[in-house]
Amino acid sequence: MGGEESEKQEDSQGPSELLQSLRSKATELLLREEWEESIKVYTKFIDLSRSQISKLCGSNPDPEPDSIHKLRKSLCLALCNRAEARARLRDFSEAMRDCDQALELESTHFKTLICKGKVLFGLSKYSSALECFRTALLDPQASDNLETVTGYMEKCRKLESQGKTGALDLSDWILSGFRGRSPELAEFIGTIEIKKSEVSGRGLFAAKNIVAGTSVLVTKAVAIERGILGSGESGEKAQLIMWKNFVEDVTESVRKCDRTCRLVSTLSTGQDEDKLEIPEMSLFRPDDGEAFEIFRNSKNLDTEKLLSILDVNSLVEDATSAKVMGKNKEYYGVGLWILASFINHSCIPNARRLHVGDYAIVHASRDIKAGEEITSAYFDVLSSPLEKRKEMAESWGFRCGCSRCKYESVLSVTNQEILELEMGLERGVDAGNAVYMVEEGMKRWKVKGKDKGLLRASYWGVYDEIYSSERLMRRWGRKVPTMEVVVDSVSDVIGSDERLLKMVVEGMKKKSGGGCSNIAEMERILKLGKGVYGKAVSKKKAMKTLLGLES
Ligand SMILES: C[S@@+](CC[C@H](N)C(=O)[O-])C[C@H]1O[C@@H](n2cnc3c(N)ncnc32)[C@H](O)[C@@H]1O
Repeated sequence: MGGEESEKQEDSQGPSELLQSLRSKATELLLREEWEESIKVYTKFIDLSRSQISKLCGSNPDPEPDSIHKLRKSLCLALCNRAEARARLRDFSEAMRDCDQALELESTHFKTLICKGKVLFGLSKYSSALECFRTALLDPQASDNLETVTGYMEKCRKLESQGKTGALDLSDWILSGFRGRSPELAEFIGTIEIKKSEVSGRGLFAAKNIVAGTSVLVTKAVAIERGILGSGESGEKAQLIMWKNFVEDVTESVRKCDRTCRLVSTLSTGQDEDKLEIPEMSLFRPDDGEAFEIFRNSKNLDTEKLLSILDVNSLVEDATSAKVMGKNKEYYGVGLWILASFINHSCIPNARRLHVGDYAIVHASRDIKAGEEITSAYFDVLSSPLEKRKEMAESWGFRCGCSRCKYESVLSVTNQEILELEMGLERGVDAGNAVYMVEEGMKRWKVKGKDKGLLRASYWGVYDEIYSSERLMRRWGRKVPTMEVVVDSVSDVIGSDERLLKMVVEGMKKKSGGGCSNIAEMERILKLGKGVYGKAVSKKKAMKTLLGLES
């Protein structure tokens, strides 16, 4: 039936007939999963029911309690069904409002309690969700749905505990060959704080010592867009379409949810970062009931500001994560993860991200001391000398102010030999010769201790070449430090990296003819692996599988 025709019919009906027909139509639309349309019809039904209730209550001195009771009951169910439809459209704020209004009419309405529990679960508010499911269990209807309700409660308990401790384990999923959906995770905020950063604007800081591999935070994407890019022009086109969809999704989430709007508003637009407010950490805790209230009616974000925020803060899922998720090389994912957006870049980073499902897990890639800023690499900081890193930072719209850049700037302006070395590298000088030049140069330039790791990281490309080549090692092996010494010094400053890990794994395989005999070497590999993948891969067998050491 056309819209006009149905309106005419509605006009000719009496209130109770109209209520009846609206209810059947809304139910039908709900069953057909036509969420938007069903919301519209439920809204008409809800408005009409309310006006009927107030008419009956106001005009009749002796209102017939049964008719009001029936109207209230169907109003409660309609609110609950509209909440369900709104939740399906991820309009959680409105869905919550509907649930609360339904529960005002019937405080133990089973279906509404389940719906509210699921909405709270979707908002990562696990203890409040658990409370709803617990109350729902008291309803007689629960006996028919016991397994479903207890299943939800089980999930809430697991994720509530994970959200408090950050202890999560991807091992079984990895060992199953990434079968099925990615594991459900809870948001987690470790002992960290947002403070003014010496680098730029605000940054994330460790409030306690953090051991390498430990999760610093687990955060759910506001929106994420994924796909396979393909190469050349079609790849670029696909990337543009994904970006457009991603912007639309974020805009929609911001429009629908006051909390999302408020949180996204805290992010930098890249302008006047040093004047930005330092948000309270409690703002980011999903299960903070009080904080939830303060988000109501947050001001909306204008499009221009939102686009700048997305420009500065959107992250791309990296290759390591793509591997963990079993994706191919052309896989591309772009998303916005709010708390992770407070992490500044450093060319000597101490943290890494792993993307699992819609979650970004940030973990320490080396030990972090209390008070130290938590940083990650926005671009490749291994095998990138100073000038290349400057270009990459520029494309991100900033000049890197990290201590490695400062150190190497001073060294290169005062050192003609470094310029000659780089010119030699451009001309394609033999990798063994280049490594020898760097190592001998560091003695003359009085580069000591940890600083050696910085230069070795900058020229990692040539180190990689000789340690991977038997021919070059036969020629240069005795004149240059061992691969283990170089890997340790580099990982000491830039944290664990997949390429360092791969080199040690390959080295061990070569020495032992494919096996893994040496316990000390195995320990070194597992330590690097923990830095790359984090303690989330807790079982050795799972780590070995990721490293290709286990079939
Ligand atoms: C994702 S935000 C990081 C958090 C940001 N500092 C804030 O206050 O919200 C990225 C922006 O931080 C700044 N930034 C990050 N790392 C930097 C670095 N190493 N040097 C200078 N600016 C940096 C740049 O302005 C960059 O556009």
